[in-house]
Parts: sequence; structure tokens; C-alpha cells
Amino acid sequence: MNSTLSDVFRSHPIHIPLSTLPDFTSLRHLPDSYTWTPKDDLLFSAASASDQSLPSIDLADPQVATRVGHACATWGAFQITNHGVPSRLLDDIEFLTGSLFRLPVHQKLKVARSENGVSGYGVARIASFFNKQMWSEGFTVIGSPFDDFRKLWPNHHLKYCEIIKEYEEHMQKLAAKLMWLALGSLGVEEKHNKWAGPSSDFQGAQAAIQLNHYPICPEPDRAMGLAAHTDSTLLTILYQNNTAGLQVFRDDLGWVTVPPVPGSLVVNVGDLLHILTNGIFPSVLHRARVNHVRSRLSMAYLWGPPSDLMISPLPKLVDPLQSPLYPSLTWKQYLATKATHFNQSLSFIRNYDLSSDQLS
Ligand SMILES: C=C1C[C@]23C[C@@]1(O)CC[C@H]2[C@@]12CCC[C@@](C)(C(=O)O1)[C@H]2[C@@H]3C(=O)O
Ligand SMILES: O=C(O)CCC(=O)C(=O)O
Ligand SMILES: [Fe+2]
Repeated sequence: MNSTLSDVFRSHPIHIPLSTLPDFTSLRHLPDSYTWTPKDDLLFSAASASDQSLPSIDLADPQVATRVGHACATWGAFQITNHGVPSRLLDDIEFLTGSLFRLPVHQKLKVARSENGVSGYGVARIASFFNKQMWSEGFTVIGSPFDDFRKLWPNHHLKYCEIIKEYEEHMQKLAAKLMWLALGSLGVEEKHNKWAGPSSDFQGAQAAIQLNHYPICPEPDRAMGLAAHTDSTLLTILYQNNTAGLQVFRDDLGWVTVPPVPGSLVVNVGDLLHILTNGIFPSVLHRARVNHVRSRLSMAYLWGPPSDLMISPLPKLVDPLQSPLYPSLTWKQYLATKATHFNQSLSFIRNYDLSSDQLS
């Protein structure tokens, strides 16, 4: 039987006690366990020396594929407008996210993510790779949120389930469209990508929704909302509320803040698209900072292939005189690798000897 994303982490539990979640609202000073220095993250204070900003692309632009391709190759990320997701739906998902995190802690803990689970309330999975704690809380949706939502909102869960369903439908279509624009810019056609399906709709694609809340922070310069990471996806589509915090990293520029533009969405190239394009598109290193004036919400749609499907560099994008940069592997195997090797996962699989045992 095909596995789902929820199965992936059963063999990779994380041990982060939820009792470490502070009551963010009552703190006047940053506790030591939340105070980051460059020792805790080498890139912590890599300042941006540039006024360059992330490309913004109008999806109705006749040159859209070229622009998407260029943004993917240079930044591994871009913002989009005219994406077709109704602004009413963006308001709804933001409202849902705000309502969820405003619930009292004891209520949120009713749906706490289990150690070997992936859905539910808790700190980001990547927390286990850092000595310091992040100034955020999250909620992950994979599959139906019905059971969790009924515990959170006994009287309103159906309304909230409906919003998630509608959001997923729109995001799935948008992700497939963006994927074709990105691949199309490299001359990849449907015949080069067997997984595309007869109507190019990427049948069986799997996805997670990650809702993030970054509370107001008493000492934001010393805190970290969500530490630097790449997403393990093909693409991630992120909606941020009206508060800045997202930053993307470029080796030549340092950290670049992505200011929220009302109604626009941010698209990140994930590790699997980097592998599929044989390294042509970098997966973008990104993080979220916090501030002392306004709390921030972000809603990420993390999109990938069926979790058992073999992903490998597309032959069309591999120089016939060279070997592909990466071996074939499934999303499930990649997530297992990520659970062990985190930000070193791409270099780990690049040097991995396929003739030896199981990847992990
Ligand atoms: C599909 C997934 C990607 C993700 C792990 C997950 O199974 C569900 C949560 C996702 C998320 C969201 C926040 C950042 C991230 C690195 C994390 O810790 O959980 C990503 C994971 C990922 O992209 O590897
Ligand atoms: O909050 C943000 O802007 C980033 C969130 C993110 O990177 C994620 O959920 O994977
Ligand atoms: Fe991310």
C-alpha cells in the first residue's frame, strides 16, 4: 500500500517536550533558552548588505515562464500576484490561523503533535537540531483536520474544515501551474516528466499545511522565530499576514527580508525541485525573524510528489557526458534523510553510495 506523509516520521520520532513552550505573553525578558547567538546558528547575524528584493511576478504577464525560471535559478524563490486564489479565502485561512493560536494553551495541547506524529500543535520539527528554542508555535495539517478541529472548536469545526479543504484545492492547482511554469522555462515538457498525468495535474501529489504563529517578542534581535532551513518539498507556497519576518538567504547578498505585499504569495523552491532540476534551481534557505510590536502569522502549503514515487534528476537536464548530481529517491526517503541530516541532507545524498544500505 502507498504510504502517506504521516507514515514517514513514525520511525523518526522527535523528542521536544511541549512543557518547554513558554507563556509568550507574560515574558518581559528573553529567557536564556530563547537567546540566540552566532554560536547557535552560524548564519544568525549574516547581515544583508544589499537593497535587492525578491522578484515579484504577475502570473498574467506574457513572459511569465521566463520570469519564473529566472527567479527560480537566481533566488530559488519569488512573490506572485494575479495567482487566482480569492482574497476572501486568504482572509479566511488567516482568520482560522489567528483563531487557532488565540485559543488557551490547555485547549491547543489537546491536539499536541505526538513524538512520532506529524499533524497537530507544537514546535517546528527542526527544533531538535538547535540548542536554543524558537519564538514560535505551529500547527501542521496532513490529511483531514476533522478530529483535531473538533477538539479545538467543538461548535465550529465544520466551518474551519471547509476553509482548509477549499484552501487545499486552490493551492494544489496553483502548485501544479507553478511547477509547469518552472519546468517549462527549462524546456521540460510533459513527455519528459512521466508523473505529470494525462492532464498535467500531478495526480497523487501530497501536501502539508503548516500554520505558524510568531508572538510579539520582548527582545527580537536576540530571538529566532523559525531557524534557517530549506523545505523538503518540490514547491512551497507561503501566505504571510501584514507583518514582515520572512527572510531568504543568498550567498552573495546575505539575508534579504521579504516584505508582505497584500494579496501576494511567496513561492519557495524546495529540495526535491532542486534534485529534479539536477541542481539548476537552488532550494532557498529561509527563516523567520520576530518583532516587538506585532505578532505574525504565516501559512505554508508544502507540496510534493506521491511519497513513494521515485524522484531523480530529469534526464533532459543532465549533461549526457556527466552523471546526475543526485541519486533517485522517494520523498519518504528524503524526509527520513532530512530527519537525521537536516540542512546537510542534499550534500549527504549527493555523496551517497547507492550500492550500500538504506538511505536515512
Ligand atoms: C511535508 C513536510 C515538510 C515539513 C515536514 C512535513 O512532513 C510537515 C511539516 C513541514 C515543516 C514545516 C516547517 C518547516 C519544516 C522544515 C518543518 O520542520 O516542518 C517543514 C518540513 C520540511 O520541509 O522538511
Ligand atoms: O513564517 C515564515 O515566513 C516561514 C515559514 C516556513 O518557512 C515554513 O513553514 O516552512
Ligand atoms: Fe520553510
